[in-house]
Amino acid sequence: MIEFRGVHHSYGDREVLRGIDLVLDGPRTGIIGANGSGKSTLARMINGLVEPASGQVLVDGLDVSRHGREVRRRVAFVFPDPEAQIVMPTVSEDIAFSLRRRRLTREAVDARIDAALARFGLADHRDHPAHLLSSGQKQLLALASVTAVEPAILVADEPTTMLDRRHTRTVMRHLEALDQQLVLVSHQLELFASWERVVVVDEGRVVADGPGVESIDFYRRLMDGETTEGGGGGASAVRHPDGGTSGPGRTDGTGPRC
Ligand SMILES: Nc1ncnc2c1ncn2[C@@H]1O[C@H](COP(=O)(O)OP(=O)(O)OP(=O)(O)O)[C@@H](O)[C@H]1O
Repeated sequence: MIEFRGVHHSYGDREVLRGIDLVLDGPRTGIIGANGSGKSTLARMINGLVEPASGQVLVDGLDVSRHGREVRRRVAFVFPDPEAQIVMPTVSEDIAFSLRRRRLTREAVDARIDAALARFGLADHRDHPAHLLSSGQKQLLALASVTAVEPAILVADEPTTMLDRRHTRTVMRHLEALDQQLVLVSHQLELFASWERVVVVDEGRVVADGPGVESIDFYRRLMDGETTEGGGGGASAVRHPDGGTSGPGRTDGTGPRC
């Protein structure tokens, strides 16, 4: 379970998160919002890549700022730019590198590499130089390396931006089938149409939190200027699937009505 408690964050004097109170406890949560609204900052806090200026982020009850190492063992992160996480010369070595701390036998490592390559359509590229992969293949390798670890929580920030429709479908099918908790940030709204929970972030606040279709509809209206809600107002017409308007941990009861 992931919990944000009164989280604020600024870069210099630019305030980018303005009081986030959120509990992410379902198997999948989508995060959508305008450019610069704070989605990546929020996502990066889940494994301590960014620490809140004030407030707390907890993962399974562990304060991320104080227990970073333990949290990072549970939470894996996929960056929008795969170059940021490909570190080894070949495809299979890169996946093996992500498994280095897992105390697996050589056979188990090989089995996980094979499974990850097959899952993301890279089986033919086992010994391929990683830097010579296409942009989309690099994104697939980043996903293969991270999911091979089988983290308890996977946070993926725009992991499909460079993928064609077929590979996007393959990746989404795999991500949606994971047993682990998934938090996915994306501008590809159609990915979330059937999701039970999608959070809309606007100007550093959660402005909607509910079923995918409703959150997407709210976000579209927000972007089209058909609602004055969001931004400074922090209100939302979207209800959370549990039916609550300010359920425990979902919001602080003073911010968005979810
Ligand atoms: N390391 C940083 N230093 C300074 N400012 C930053 C940094 N990271 C993000 N920002 C600023 O914080 C704001 C929120 O950025 P963030 O990346 O969280 O937004 P986002 O919603 O993920 O945007 P996008 O959809 O464009 O990826 C932006 O104004 C951005 O310029």
